[in-house]
Amino acid sequence: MGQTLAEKILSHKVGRPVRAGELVVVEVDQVMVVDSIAGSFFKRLEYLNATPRYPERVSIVIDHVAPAANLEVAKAQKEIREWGKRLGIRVFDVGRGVCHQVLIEEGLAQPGWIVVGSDSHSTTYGAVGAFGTGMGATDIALAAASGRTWLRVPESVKVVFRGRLPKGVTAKDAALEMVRLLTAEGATYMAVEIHLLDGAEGLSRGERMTLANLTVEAGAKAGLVVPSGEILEMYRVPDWFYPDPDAHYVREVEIDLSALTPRVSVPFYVDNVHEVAQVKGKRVDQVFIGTCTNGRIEDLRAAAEVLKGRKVAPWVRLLVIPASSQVLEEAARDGTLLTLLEAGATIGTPGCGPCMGRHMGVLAPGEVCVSTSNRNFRGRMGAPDAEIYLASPRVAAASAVAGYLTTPEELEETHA
Ligand SMILES: CC(C)[C@H](C(=O)O)[C@@H](O)C(=O)O
Ligand code: SF4
Repeated sequence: MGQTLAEKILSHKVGRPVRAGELVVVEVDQVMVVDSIAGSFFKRLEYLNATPRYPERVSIVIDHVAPAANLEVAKAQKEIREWGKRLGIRVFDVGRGVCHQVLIEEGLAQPGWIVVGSDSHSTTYGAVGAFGTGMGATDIALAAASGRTWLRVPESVKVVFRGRLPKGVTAKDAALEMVRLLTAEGATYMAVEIHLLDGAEGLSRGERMTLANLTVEAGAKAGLVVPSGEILEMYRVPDWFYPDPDAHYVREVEIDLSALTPRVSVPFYVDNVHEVAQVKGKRVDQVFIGTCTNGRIEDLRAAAEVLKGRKVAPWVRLLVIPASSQVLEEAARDGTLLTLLEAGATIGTPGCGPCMGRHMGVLAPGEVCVSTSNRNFRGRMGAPDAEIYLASPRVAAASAVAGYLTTPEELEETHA
């Protein structure tokens, strides 16, 4: 029987054919640590009396609460800088952006690499064919100290996206539909192997990141997008790097992109996904466009396209937080930023922003937020009863203008 992409990558690393279910020890190509976990990471290294074996393979990103929101965080970040210098570790400081976006931009995830991150959305690296996975501080510290980690070779679920997205429908809608079909636990500890066929191979790197990012919301260990399209131009993809046609999958799911409509994930469960049409009219207090899911330049442009010549509803706060300094620069250069500002948006420092409710847009009791992020469980952005509706940047922008949940198409109709 042939091998899945996860089995191929791990076999290549181990130097012999491996199968789902086996425990393997592999060399790690990149260890990523985020600000919120860095303190525990350093404590574990101290406890082990160890330093990173390959400091150049370790990156720390100050992104979750950046700039520091209080004294405690400020002290922790000061320590990160000191430790970074002492150990010779790369530190991406305040303003550089969300860890996953930064690592991809910096070329610190490559096809066939093992990237372990202290952050659950490390599956995002699968967009470029890296086996990216999230781990706790102890495993991350051991990976840094030894240069290796252990993994159970995951079983795989195959998700095939076919066709082209209709106008106004985005990769986020496709990703939400995928989570609905897989369910929040449907791919626990599995690799979600994503195939883009019959036109879907035209999806950009950023769009693939959105897909790989959301796989963890179905419980995935890794989300691997089989390289095609622009990835083949941007990266060196080895020829062994494809799953075999007779590989074994636990489950196979097909999504016809050409038949997709705008989606929204309704609180408090990520897989509670509906057509926007089914929940439209929900009054909105805050709209947040950003995060590792949808804070890229194409996302900001999509929002600006909807917002051009319009104003945000008087009762809505529109927060736009570019996923990285590169994204912010590009948005400044091409005029996207001005369009957003003219519509009434507030622009925040590149990073996670209010995504996990630590700062920069925490929700008060009873408030409703449309967010382009990936999680909407109770209390995620603040008050336990505040509601988060997950949607695409287009739907988020349209909802900011209307002041209630809607699509750009609906907005056109009501204004016509
Ligand atoms: C802080 C970090 C560990 C966390 C994660 O693991 O995902 C955060 O990024 C999140 O999205 O909830
Ligand atoms: S943007 Fe949100 S989901 Fe992504 S790493 Fe930051 S807190 Fe986690």
